[in-house]
Amino acid sequence: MEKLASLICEPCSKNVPPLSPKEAFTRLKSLSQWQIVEHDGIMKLSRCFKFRDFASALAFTQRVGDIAEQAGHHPVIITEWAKTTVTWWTHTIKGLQLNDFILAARTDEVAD
Ligand SMILES: C[C@H](O)[C@H](O)[C@H]1CNC2=NC(N)=NC(=O)C2=N1
Repeated sequence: MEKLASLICEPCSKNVPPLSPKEAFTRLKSLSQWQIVEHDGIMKLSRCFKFRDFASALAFTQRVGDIAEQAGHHPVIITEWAKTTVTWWTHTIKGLQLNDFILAARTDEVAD
C-alpha cells in the first residue's frame, strides 16, 4: 500500500463532499495517535505532540507551517510550553478529505 505521506495533495474544490464518518474512520487506521474530533458538526483530525520545552514545540510548529505552505493546505496549530496540537480539516468543504490525512502523515514525519 502506498505511503500516505507520499500521496499528492490535490487542491480541494468546494464541490467535493467531505468524507463520511465511515470513510474518515477507515482512513484513520492509516495514522497512529491521531483522533477524529467534531466541532460545530465539522469532523477534524487532531493530535497533540509533546516536547521537552517551548522552543522545541515552536520549532515543530514552523516545520508544520512549512508543510502547510508547500501544500497550500493549512491546519490550526496551538503551540504551548512543551506541546503543540495540530488539527487538520478542509475549510472549504467543512469536513475531512484525503488531503487532511496526507498532511497528518507528513506532520508525523517532522515530529521527531
Ligand atoms: C485560497 C487558498 O488556497 C484556500 O483558501 C486554501 C488555503 N488553505 C486551506 N487549508 C485548509 N485546511 N482548508 C482549506 O479549504 C484551505 N483553502
